[in-house]
Amino acid sequence: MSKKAKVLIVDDDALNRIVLEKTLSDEHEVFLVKSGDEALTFIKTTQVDLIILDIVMPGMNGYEVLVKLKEDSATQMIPVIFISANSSHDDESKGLELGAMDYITKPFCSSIVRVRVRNQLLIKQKNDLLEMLASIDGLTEIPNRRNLDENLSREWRKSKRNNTPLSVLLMDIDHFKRYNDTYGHRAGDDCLKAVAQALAAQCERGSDFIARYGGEEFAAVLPGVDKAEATGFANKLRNAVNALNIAHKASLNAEHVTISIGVASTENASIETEQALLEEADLGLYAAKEGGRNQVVAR
Ligand SMILES: Nc1nc2c(ncn2[C@@H]2O[C@H](COP(=O)(O)OP(=O)(O)OP(=O)(O)O)[C@@H](O)[C@H]2O)c(=O)[nH]1
Repeated sequence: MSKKAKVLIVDDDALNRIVLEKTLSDEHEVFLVKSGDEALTFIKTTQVDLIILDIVMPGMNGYEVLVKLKEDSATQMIPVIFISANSSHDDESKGLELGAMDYITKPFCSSIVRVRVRNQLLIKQKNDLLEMLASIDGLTEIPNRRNLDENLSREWRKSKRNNTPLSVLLMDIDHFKRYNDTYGHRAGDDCLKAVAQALAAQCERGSDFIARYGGEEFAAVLPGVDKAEATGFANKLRNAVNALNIAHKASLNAEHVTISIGVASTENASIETEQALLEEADLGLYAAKEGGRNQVVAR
């Protein structure tokens, strides 16, 4: 059975809240709050799939709440349905122009509310799926470069704001051209998949993030991790690939598939941008290749 969607109802009128809850709680998990402020606080800790928002409320009105939701990248994708006694075309068009997905006027018909909510949740589900597909690498099924860039930007800002360390790893399969040339491109694809899955399986902390960086390269973003710890983790990843023991008879440095890894950390004071962090990790990777491969070089 699929999980119930979470619907937040924001209305200062107790009776409306009760009727809406009764209308929707058979199909969805429903949460009730009385004001815009309460709604904004609530969604900081609970991820909701849809918000039903009254317009005229004491304190912040529904329009103001919607503007705040749209300003925040964490909440801007949550669909909002306005529900209001304001039934003029001007009110409705203002609500829709601000980004609401639908507008229901009070007094409302429960069966119509139910269907409109269901429709918006269906659209949200499809959008979530598209978003997920656009951020996963089709071959290896781990996050792709676009996802990595977004994650790194977010973690870079967080690291600057909170003054916490951030480390990045760049990894590359050694002599992979020779692997393809020896075993064929299809086997090369299988090797990439196995390496990607082995790397992803090492991420025990929820904040560690591993992505396919492109071709036979992978990258990791490690928030709150300093250079020494990142180097330890990089060696754990390197060992995990060694442990796969995928035969590579054409390799010039081992009899099985190996990876080289460059590590860079914000502890290095000369690194002033997220791009510089990646470039520094790339220099480490280059040094690891030069040093004989199947090794980690931290910068
Ligand atoms: N099978 C397969 N091969 C890929 C894919 N993406 C990139 N490659 C191959 O990866 C190889 C990378 O080769 P190079 O950049 O020369 O590096 P390398 O042979 O790994 O040598 P070093 O990095 O110096 O150890 C190329 O032959 C690419 O064709 C892919 O999705 N599937």
